[in-house]
Amino acid sequence: MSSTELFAHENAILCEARAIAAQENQHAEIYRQALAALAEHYARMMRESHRLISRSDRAERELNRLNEQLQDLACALEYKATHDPLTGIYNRSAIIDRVQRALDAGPVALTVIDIDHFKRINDSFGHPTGDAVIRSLIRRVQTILDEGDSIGRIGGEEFTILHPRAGLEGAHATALRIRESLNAEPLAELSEWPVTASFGVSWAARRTPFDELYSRADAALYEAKQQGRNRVVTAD
Ligand SMILES: Nc1nc2c(ncn2[C@@H]2O[C@H](COP(=O)(O)OP(=O)(O)OP(=O)(O)O)[C@@H](O)[C@H]2O)c(=O)[nH]1
Repeated sequence: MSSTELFAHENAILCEARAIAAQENQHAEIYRQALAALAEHYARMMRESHRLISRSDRAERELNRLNEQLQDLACALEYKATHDPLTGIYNRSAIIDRVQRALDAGPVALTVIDIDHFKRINDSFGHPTGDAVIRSLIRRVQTILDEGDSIGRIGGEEFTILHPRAGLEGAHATALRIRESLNAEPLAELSEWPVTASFGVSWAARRTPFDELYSRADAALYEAKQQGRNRVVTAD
């Protein structure tokens, strides 16, 4: 519909007013009536414009609100897709992805942590206490990590730390600090039971596949378990 068609009535009033305005020597009442008709239609159009503007403002506000909700939802979904629900740290695929990306960019040190005799904790105190121990241990580890380090849960009671800025020695030193902290101060959830962990540390040059770096750390972890647990072993 064209604007002339849409405002046919207003157009007619306008044409009529123009025609009267073009006439000379008409009675004042004729001009006054034409002006009054124009003013009335002008006021109606203002009311109508105001109504349309406030309706479109409302629509815009609603659109913004929906947009915010959509963004919050996308963030929440992204968080759930990349984080472990028990501990809040990266889940398996997210930490593997981060390590692989770090390896694409440069050399990487990696630590694998495994809680010692965790089955005994579950068997003695129950699964919920086992869960609380995992959460508590992760909180402790997080206070010790260096800036830039990331931690993820690879599975069960096994965790991986990515040290993108540290060399093998730096990663080894961090693992020792975690081990010492666990030995020095029991976890609050299980103060009567010393919870310890074993550590395998490895390092790889840029572009090494994740599996290679990880299996070296895993072999070192196996060695730490073999040597009696509660220790840090660095891969050759
Ligand atoms: N509470 C709890 N237990 C878990 C979870 N994931 C895995 N486990 C338990 O962790 C235990 C791991 O046991 P094992 O693999 O035998 O290892 P371990 O007893 O820690 O012994 P070592 O690793 O050899 O020192 C199993 O009993 C699993 O059921 C979890 O999310 N919560």
